[in-house]
Amino acid sequence: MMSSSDEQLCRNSSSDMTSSPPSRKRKRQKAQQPWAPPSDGTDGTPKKKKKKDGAKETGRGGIKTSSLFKHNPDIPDIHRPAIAQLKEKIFTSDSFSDLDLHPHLVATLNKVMNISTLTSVQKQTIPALLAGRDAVVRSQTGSGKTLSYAVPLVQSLQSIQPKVSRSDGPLALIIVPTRELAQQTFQTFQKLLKPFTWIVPGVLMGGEKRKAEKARIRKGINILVSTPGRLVDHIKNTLSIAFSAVRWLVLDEADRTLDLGFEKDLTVILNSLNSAGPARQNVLLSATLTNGVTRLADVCLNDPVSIHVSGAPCSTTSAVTCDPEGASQSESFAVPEALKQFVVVVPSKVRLVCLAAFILDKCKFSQNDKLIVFISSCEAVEFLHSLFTAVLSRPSANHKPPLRFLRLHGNMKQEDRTEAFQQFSASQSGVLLCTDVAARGLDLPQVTWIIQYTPPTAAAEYVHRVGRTARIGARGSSLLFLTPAETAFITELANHNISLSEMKLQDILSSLMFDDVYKGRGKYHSKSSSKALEQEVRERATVLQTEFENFVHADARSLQAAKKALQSFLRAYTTYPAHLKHIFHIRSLHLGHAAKSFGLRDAPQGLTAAAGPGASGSHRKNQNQARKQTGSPAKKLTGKKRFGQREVRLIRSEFSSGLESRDAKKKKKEEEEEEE
Ligand SMILES: Nc1ncnc2c1ncn2[C@@H]1O[C@H](COP(=O)(O)OP(=O)(O)OP(=O)(O)O)[C@@H](O)[C@H]1O
Repeated sequence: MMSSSDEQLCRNSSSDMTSSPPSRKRKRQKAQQPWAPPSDGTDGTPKKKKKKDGAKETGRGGIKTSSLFKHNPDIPDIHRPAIAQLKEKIFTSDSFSDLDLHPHLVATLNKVMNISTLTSVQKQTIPALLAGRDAVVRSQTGSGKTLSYAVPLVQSLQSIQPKVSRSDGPLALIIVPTRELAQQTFQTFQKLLKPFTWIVPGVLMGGEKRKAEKARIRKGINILVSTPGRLVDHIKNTLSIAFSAVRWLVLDEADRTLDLGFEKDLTVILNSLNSAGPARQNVLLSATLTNGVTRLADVCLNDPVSIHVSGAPCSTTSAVTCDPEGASQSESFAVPEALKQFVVVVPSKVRLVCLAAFILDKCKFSQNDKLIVFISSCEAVEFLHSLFTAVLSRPSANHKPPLRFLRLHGNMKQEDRTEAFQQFSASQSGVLLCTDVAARGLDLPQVTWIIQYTPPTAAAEYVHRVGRTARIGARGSSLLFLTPAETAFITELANHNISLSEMKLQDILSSLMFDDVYKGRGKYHSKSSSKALEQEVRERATVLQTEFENFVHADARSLQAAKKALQSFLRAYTTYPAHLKHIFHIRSLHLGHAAKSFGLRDAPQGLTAAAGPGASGSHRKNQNQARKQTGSPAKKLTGKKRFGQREVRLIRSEFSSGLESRDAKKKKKEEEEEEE
């Protein structure tokens, strides 16, 4: 559900892309509110601190907003190309009981999972798989793809006579790209198998001791869910998996497993399956299957049915190989109809306060929303988590519980990852800060907003990120942050049939008017002009930015964390693919402005391929590595400077999103060992 202020923002933004009468309306509404000073008689502004910590003051003792709001690039007008968005109908009128399924399986779906009606993808896929066909399945996020393969798979295994036993080993192999998705998929099978206790599901996902996993495999697992890397690990090192009986292979998020450089791992898996198994059914699924995947499809699929729910209707009874028509459709992605997609164009310097104001609005001032914020690197997630927890989680006057921030990224210990995932799943509200480790497949209930604080590296990843909300017909919204230099990404998304409405920066920042903790010079009152309101909002944003900067500069540790986060952000920025470099090029970044968005007062001096002063051991090693590669001494980056060719080369190294493939991680480890 959206709060009334969400709706206000949505209406403001979607109705008109250039003019701003609706936003003036919002301003007027806000201006009419009684912004009473705190009862302690102060103006709520920690003036001494501001002075001490470098927020410049005007001659009259007010806050000078120039540091945050001057010398920013202009925000261009956004023109929304006319787009006919692909639409998929989620539900059909058919029910699971209409299918030829074991009654206990139908009863489990009804009673345990509260599911009775088939979704479109299930209606097309389940009969094809029950008929023994291979399939390539594409349907929008949150449309029920998991059950579209899990139901026929369980139906098929429970019917085997004599009954399946543990000693048969794996009969079905499900490959998914992340540990959390492996865990979630495993849990779905646990539920479906309740009436069929003789079929044993299991999960391999790394983070657990290999020995313990090996023991579980030895005991016997019939439906094995795994990440590719971990499975290859066992194939190569423990020799404990016998694939001789595998009759189902499912690659969920199939395009991702290729993307991540897991192709080699998949080759190892396919080779060991092909050398062993009987005839096998193969299924590839994703919301964004593209032609690239057909390469893999050629290797492992046998005369597959192609099911594209949003595409031209496909017969599920006649063989349709990855056809040219599918190919022409393949670059257009369907997103859920109930998803409202927004973009905000924010100059680099203002990004941090803009994100904070948005979170405060959604989670504190208006309703208790449940937000996921995507960020490009583990270090930046860590940094923002500690910054927001310290600065934004203060108890509020209205006695609401403090704002809760959770984090999820690939550099966390497995126990912490699992705990964060479970906590966020179970919570009604709160904020999850994460890398793309949470972008695919995760079914986190009641998420209301997806924020992409750093833009994705591909339109497909955009689709998966926003797909964490508006699932199975629910409503949800998303907000993409772009800098003025990055607005061409809107056209890139439009090329994939994705259409966004603009949300105005001023509207987001003006939510700071709800809390007088951020009050400015105190001259603003309800009858002030809209210009005065704008000035007040800017002052409040500056107060908040100053609080962030105070936290960052309070001790060496947090300063170091901010620099590390900035460093990793820059590295991540170098990893956009070639065809997007004209939009996201590190040379168009302004280091000083980017630094501000990490609460740094100035651009760190001497920033190189490793972190700034006090870089950790491994970063220093990366720096040395980069220097070796370029054959040049480390070049220092200074505040005003933009990035030249050499800096780009220096700064480019593997960034840590926690999503690197096994090979990349192994290579990194070997490189570090070499240096020791
Ligand atoms: N027929 C159904 N009726 C009601 N709910 C369903 C049905 N099928 C699946 N669901 C629920 O819908 C949610 C989304 O399903 P699922 O995770 O399989 O989507 P998906 O298409 O795989 O999404 P993604 O592309 O993001 O991986 C889950 O909570 C699932 O239990």
